Amino acid sequence: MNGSASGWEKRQLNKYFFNTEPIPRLSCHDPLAEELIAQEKPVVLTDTKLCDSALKWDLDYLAENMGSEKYMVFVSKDNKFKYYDEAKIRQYSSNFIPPTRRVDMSFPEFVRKLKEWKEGDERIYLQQGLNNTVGQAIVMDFLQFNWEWLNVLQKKNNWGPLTSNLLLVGMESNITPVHYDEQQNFFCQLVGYKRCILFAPEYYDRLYPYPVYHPHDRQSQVDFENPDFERFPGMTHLEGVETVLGPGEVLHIPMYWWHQIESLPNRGHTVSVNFWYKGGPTEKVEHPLKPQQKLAVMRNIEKMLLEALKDPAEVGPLLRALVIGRYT
Ligand SMILES: CCC[C@@H](CC(=O)O)C(=O)C(=O)O
Ligand SMILES: [Zn+2]
Repeated sequence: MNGSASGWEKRQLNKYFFNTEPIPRLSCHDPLAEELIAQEKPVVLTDTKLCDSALKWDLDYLAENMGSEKYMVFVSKDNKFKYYDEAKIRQYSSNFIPPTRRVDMSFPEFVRKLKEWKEGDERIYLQQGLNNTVGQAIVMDFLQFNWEWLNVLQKKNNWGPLTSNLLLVGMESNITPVHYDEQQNFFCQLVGYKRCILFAPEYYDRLYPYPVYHPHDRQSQVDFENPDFERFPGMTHLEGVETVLGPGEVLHIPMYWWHQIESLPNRGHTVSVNFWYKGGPTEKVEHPLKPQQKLAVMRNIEKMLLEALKDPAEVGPLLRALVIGRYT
């Protein structure tokens, strides 16, 4: 039985400077579960059977059935795997040094590296969109996902199309640092345990995302293990929600919700698959705007300013001239 973060695993978890409350854990048949999804609030669904056909996706099964294709593996000198947009490196930040490097390797090669790994070695994290290059057995498992349940939710919440399913195979203690995505996410845990820490979209001013043009767009500049309260004072008011997700459990990460995902230390490697959906159209704009809508507005302002000014170094000074002493 998987304990939630407040349960028996608490002592194993990294101690951070902020408080968290448990994310509700509900049966997918509980009307409150769909209510929370409709309200764009996180919820753990404990009995969806969404990916039951993939609970057997352990390393040997995947190595056997993932075909001979090369898959996207990130390599890190530490345990952090912060996402970066390669296109934005070329465009705006040629002096940007990526924190991880991307290596393509076959699944058996990845498993061998996992098994040979020793303390001090670089860490690896396979993050690959499931596509038609996988073996027949994986396709069969994929087709047996509980699509009927997902399709009902997609329609009820007027979401856009499913854009991708990312297969995530990580080492224990690997961390995906706090960031937000512009998609609705059903995050399904298959093997091992992941600590999922989430913060509401309105905490934008407490998590200091990189500028939109930066390769680390959508990622927070904050490092929870080495918080710089001088530079990021808003962090002192941070309050999150969290859960430890176990095999067969699904976490809904609503679009624009900040999340940090950690493979538990000393609990072995982890396998997850996510379901990213485009957000739905905004039917009727009501005021005051929702935090998610304000976030979208702020992103558009940054993009328009960059379009107008061309030089990213001019965006900050113009915004300061606009705000300081006038809107403060
Ligand atoms: C590249 C995606 C990583 C994933 C978090 C994790 O499992 O490490 C995540 O952030 C998401 O599913 O949105
Ligand atoms: Zn994410």
